[in-house]
Amino acid sequence: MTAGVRAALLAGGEGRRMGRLGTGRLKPLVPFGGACRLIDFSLANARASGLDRVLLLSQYAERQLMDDLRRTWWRPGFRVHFGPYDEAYRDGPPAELEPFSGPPERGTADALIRKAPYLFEADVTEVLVQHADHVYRFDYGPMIAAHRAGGAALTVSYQRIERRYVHLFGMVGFDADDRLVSFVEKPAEPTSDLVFAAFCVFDAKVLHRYLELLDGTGWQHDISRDVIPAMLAAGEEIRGHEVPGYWADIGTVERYHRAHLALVDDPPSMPVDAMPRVVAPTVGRRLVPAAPGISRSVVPDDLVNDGELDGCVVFPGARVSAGAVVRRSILLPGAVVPPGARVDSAIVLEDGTVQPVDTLSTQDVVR
Ligand SMILES: Nc1ncnc2c1ncn2[C@@H]1O[C@H](COP(=O)(O)OP(=O)(O)O[C@H]2O[C@H](CO)[C@@H](O)[C@H](O)[C@H]2O)[C@@H](O)[C@H]1O
Repeated sequence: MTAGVRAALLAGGEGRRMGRLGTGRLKPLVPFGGACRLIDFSLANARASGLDRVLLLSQYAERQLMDDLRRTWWRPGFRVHFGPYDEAYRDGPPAELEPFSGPPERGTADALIRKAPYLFEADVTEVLVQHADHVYRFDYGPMIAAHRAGGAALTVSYQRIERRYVHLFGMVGFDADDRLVSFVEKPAEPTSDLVFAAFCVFDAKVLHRYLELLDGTGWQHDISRDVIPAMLAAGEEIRGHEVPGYWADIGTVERYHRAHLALVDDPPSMPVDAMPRVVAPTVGRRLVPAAPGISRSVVPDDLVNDGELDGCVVFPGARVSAGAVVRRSILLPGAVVPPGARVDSAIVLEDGTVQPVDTLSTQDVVR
């Protein structure tokens, strides 16, 4: 089913809107759900869908990212491909690496163009574009099958969300047959509740043609701002594929926090079991509805809790000291909450620093 499909994972995020959580680490590597990092969802989805490799698109070929993915995601039958750096990583992270060179990429389409030799190989019939900051579990197989069966040039994922957030996304509209009829990136005044969930399947030849067509036309070098609107205007067959269940783009600390609260408040929508297990895979974790000192929290087997936890998500190696009360918060790997501390709606980082959530919540509206 996925033979001929080349996955390309946009992982260029610097995490500037992630506050202290993003300091010193790249956004794709921000820990999530007590079990993994943001990038692991798209990789786990690709692997579970039968893809054998995913091409990494990271603007500055970040060493930190490639070193990590070499360790965590080069497995038998599946690996992340580093394009020009792939050979250097064959036997493990290299001692030295040729630094990134060339003009900066101006948008997501530039990322595809720069990696074109690894993307548009002779046996590639479709390109699956993925994002490294999306939390969801999804089988791409049926979407690819429907894309092929319908002879579409492009199939876009979409989901219905609350109208008040639509201005942060690409707003999409479809006819009765699920054909895309409108696409407005970050609309000032949304008129629909449907948004582009950003992963999509392109016919490889058509994508290649549009990237060449748009080159040099004063475009914004972006898939959503240029490639999709140009295809729509030219009357290409673009189909929609609704994303069932949980899907979230984790762009800010507030959204990061909200997604974690969904784990404890609405477990059927994103069950703990559905998390890829990349951080400390041997340490179990479970949703505990109620136990002495714990209510409705996702906790690891190795938790040391001498205080109280309510509505929290805890990573392995964390400790809550005597008399501490932690509510609606996330404890990152190894985080220690000191005796008697009160933590509410915050993220406790590995070094014990606390990132409050409400201070950055306005970023959702000023983006
Ligand atoms: N040169 C580069 N190399 C590698 N990675 C790069 C890159 N430039 C950007 N990226 C990454 O690509 C992703 C897309 O980022 P953008 O900021 O362009 O779009 P945004 O997420 O706002 O909206 C997009 O995603 C939402 C859904 O979340 C859609 O609704 C909307 O239409 C769509 O534009 C991010 O993860 C970013 O880090």
